[in-house]
Amino acid sequence: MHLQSLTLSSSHSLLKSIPHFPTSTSTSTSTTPAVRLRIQSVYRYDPVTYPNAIGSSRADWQSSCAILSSQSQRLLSQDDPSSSSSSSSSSDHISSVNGHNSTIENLNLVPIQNLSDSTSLKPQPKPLTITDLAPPPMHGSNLRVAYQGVPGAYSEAAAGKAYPNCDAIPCDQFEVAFQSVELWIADRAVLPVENSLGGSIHRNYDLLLRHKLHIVGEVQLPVHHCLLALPGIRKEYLTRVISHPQALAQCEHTLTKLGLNVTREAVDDTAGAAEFVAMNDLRDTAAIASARAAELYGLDILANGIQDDSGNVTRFVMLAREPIIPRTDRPFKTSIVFAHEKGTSVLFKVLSAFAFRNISLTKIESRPHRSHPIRVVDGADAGTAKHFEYLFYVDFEASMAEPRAQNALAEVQEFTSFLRVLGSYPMDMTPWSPSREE
Ligand SMILES: O=C(O)C(=O)C[C@]1(C(=O)O)C=C[C@@H](O)C=C1
Repeated sequence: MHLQSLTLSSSHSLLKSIPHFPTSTSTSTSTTPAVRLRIQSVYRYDPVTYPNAIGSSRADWQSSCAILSSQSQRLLSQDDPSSSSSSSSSSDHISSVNGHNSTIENLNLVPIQNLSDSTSLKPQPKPLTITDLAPPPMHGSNLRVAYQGVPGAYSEAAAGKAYPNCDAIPCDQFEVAFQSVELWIADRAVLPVENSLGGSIHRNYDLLLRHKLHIVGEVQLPVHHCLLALPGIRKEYLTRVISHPQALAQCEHTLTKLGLNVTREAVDDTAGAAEFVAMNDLRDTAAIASARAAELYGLDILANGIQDDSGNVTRFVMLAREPIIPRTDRPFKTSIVFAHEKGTSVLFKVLSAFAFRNISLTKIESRPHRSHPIRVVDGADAGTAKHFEYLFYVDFEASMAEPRAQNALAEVQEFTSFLRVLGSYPMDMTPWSPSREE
């Protein structure tokens, strides 16, 4: 993987190479080894000023999925014992797919094989291929992949695992990584969503909904933490350990077991913590980061493998402006988000749509429904009860090219006030290697 250190001048030439893309001197200068993209350096997407940004000319796959689901509902209902007549009510109109209102008539469908014998009689439009939807970068160089953090961060390693030989672009915040893809500064973003010890990275779940990028893949990265300090510093000198909050959480018990009398402080990323210790010559502070960060910033490794579980793994998702076309020739996962209507056992009914079709759920996450956080429920004599409203994020093991997944979503649609497919993408099937160091 090549490292790209974005300096003020290089980021400017990058911006200038994008047609109609304004350049600005608002990017802050820095003497750090790599200048990260900062929020000020990124412009908001404006469809009038940048008509070619965010591939508006391509069929929205999200819409197609929903339409496929409704089409297959009609054509394949015999294949699916659980499809009932009640579910046909949703088949002609999908209320919200990726933020668009859609009907069957107004969308070009991605053809699906074996849907109906009648379709094979007429000349059919040439099917889109993965290459159509995930074109190579137009700038003719390596794929540019945005990640949050500085060189040496685990996210940079994840970007390299997902896209070997990419140009990794450090960003100072998750939000900047999203925007850099939307604004064509980067071709992809690779962002952490959950860790086997620390749990979900909620910020990225919220951002997935706020932005219109598509999940096009996942990578799972074994995370092997080290305790880093300036050369010559011993554990007894330490009064403080700094790192990313997830890294601190993943090493909580081991830090206690090491008998360190230290305060723990959260910073933006693990490698940034190592860089901070080195740049400020901090003799009382250690950082939790990777062995590669120790090498990059000239620190010693005081303790190796300090994560509380040797099989510590972080799952990252790859994001792109365009979705990939789902396939059935290898294991796929699909990620959705929905809000449910009021009623009884709604969540149970939604989840049953998957259970009835033998579709395994691999993850369910709830987040506050920011636009309607509370629902007031009237109790006759006892005042009012306040229920919290949630958005539910679900990952399931099936491809949107499979009729069972399409039918499950058509059914889910009946019980939900909002439904969006975040992506249908190949599962990371890398053999389990907990001892591998990152
Ligand atoms: O700080 C880093 O190095 C990151 O890449 C971020 C991050 C995270 O957000 O979870 C990624 C992997 C590890 O779980 C710890 C931190």
